Amino acid sequence: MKLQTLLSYLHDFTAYVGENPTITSIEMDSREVKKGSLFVCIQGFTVDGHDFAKQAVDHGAVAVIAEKPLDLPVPVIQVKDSRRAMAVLADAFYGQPTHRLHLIGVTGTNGKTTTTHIIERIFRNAHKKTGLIGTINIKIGDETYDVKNTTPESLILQKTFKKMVDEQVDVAVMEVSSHALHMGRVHGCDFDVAVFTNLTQDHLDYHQTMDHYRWSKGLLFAQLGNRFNHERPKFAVLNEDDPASSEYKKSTAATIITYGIDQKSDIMAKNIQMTTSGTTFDLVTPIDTVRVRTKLIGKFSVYNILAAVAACLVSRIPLTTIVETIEQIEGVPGRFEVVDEGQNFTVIVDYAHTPDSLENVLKTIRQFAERRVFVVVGCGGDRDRTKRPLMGQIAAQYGDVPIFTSDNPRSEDPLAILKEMEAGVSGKNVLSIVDRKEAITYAIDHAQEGDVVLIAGKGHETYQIIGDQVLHFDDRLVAREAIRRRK
Ligand SMILES: CC(=O)N[C@H]1[C@@H](OP(=O)(O)OP(=O)(O)OC[C@H]2O[C@@H](n3ccc(=O)[nH]c3=O)[C@H](O)[C@@H]2O)O[C@H](CO)[C@@H](O)[C@@H]1O[C@H](C)C(=O)N[C@@H](C)C(=O)N[C@H](CCC(=O)O)C(=O)O
Ligand SMILES: Nc1ncnc2c1ncn2[C@@H]1O[C@H](COP(=O)(O)OP(=O)(O)OP(=O)(O)O)[C@@H](O)[C@H]1O
Ligand SMILES: N[C@H](CCC[C@H](N)C(=O)O)C(=O)O
Ligand SMILES: [Mg+2]
Repeated sequence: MKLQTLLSYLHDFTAYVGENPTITSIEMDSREVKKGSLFVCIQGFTVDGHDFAKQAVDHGAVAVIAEKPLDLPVPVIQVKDSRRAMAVLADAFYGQPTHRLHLIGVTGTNGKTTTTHIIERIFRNAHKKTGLIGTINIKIGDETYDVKNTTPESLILQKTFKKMVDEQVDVAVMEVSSHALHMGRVHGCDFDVAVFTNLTQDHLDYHQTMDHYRWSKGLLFAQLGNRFNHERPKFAVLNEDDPASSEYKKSTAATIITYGIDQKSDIMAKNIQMTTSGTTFDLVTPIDTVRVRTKLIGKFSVYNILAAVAACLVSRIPLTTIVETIEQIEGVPGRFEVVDEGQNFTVIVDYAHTPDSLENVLKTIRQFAERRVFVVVGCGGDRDRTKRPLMGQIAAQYGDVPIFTSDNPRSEDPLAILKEMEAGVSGKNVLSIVDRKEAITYAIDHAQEGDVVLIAGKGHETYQIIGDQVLHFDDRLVAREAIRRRK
């Protein structure tokens, strides 16, 4: 694509007259630049991409997008916000792929991964080809690709959507993080359905206040489009039981569909019965009321199911297909995943890494635990510090044997993180074992018949980040080995 053609999609940049090279790729990392690339300089959180512009030109970049004047032998187009400009350019460069996909975005503090996976399963059962973008991976049909972010940068996103279009994907389901919304990573994405799960504390390192966090998530609903196209209607799926929904209702021009358990909603779950092997409830929808049985456990799982049901119903998937799928779903990797080696106590690996999710999971376990509950949990380094004492307190409140350990300490001192967790606990003894493998092994070695061991925080993750080292670590494998060794 010619540079001038690409720039015609951009609305706010310094007028530019001069060479009109052919752009063969757009890159934000100088190390990825090839002959013919357009290099976008991003002021990052660690380094400034403008410092790599010269290197990019040396590697073959034929034009540069920057936020300040740069003295380079190629055209430099100045913009106010290069990350946002990049999103618009990426969308244009890849042929506006989201216009050709049914795009569903899911935001909220907890439940995004689970809800997107349920939605994907329902569409697959309805014989649609699906694409999935989120924390665990990117998936196109049955092919999976590794990811660094829950919601990738716009360049990766748009390239992925283009691949989905090329591979005849019908529906793309993605997690939309508050970071992505705030940084404009999803500018240019033409969402058809936006889903809200819930809002509780997380990411205050980035957002500073809950108001800012709530507002950032709300951008997904505000950006759903402001025109009413009967060919392509837009829907906002909102959790009526979460107070933030009242604000999101006011910020969207889309048709609103609500779901809930406590408040009257369009889609509801009534007469919920929970056991250790699953949950049964009346699924109340405008079409019909059906008694549903799922293997997923806990009230929070019912919310995720309701959100998925609403998103699929507005996407015209038959209720029978939706119900059939819910009854089949086994669960999502690392979410309430049971590690069973035939031992006489229960071991659960779960991705709870926020105060609310930890409390929900522990409340659920409390409902069926016959004897003691062990909680092995840590908090990530270089992330929201204010959640540490809260998570410490919750683990101590609901657990009989709370064991604090390292999550991904990253650049922080692991012992200092443990101290911050301990600060939330009063009047109860907690054990702090800095080495995660030792902590898991301790819990498993001391568990007795009927006990439950919850290993929280890392779920599907297959690594542990200590300093700048990424070490192989999988809670499920470590637990499995410890159980086998005990026998
Ligand atoms: C805080 C944050 O969001 N950081 C993101 C950011 O990294 P950064 O700002 O540190 O980048 P940087 O290293 O300073 O580099 C700046 C620029 O210089 C360029 N560069 C750098 C070096 C070089 O030699 N040449 C060069 O051109 C880089 O390519 C980049 O364009 O840009 C990177 C590239 O897009 C992201 O991968 C990275 O996410 C990191 C991994 C991260 O942990 N982000 C978290 C906070 C996040 O976004 N999380 C949410 C999930 C939350 C949830 O699920 O609840 C997410 O969506 O993932
Ligand atoms: N609807 C929910 N409400 C509260 N907690 C939930 C809900 N769904 C899942 N959880 C808990 O949160 C954990 C993370 O779930 P999931 O991975 O689906 O969320 P997520 O929003 O994708 O998280 P992330 O922001 O890290 O990507 C689960 O392991 C479970 O403990
Ligand atoms: N998406 C979450 C993942 C946290 C997972 C936890 N294991 C950690 O490393 O803190 C975040 O970026 O905060
Ligand atoms: Mg996720």
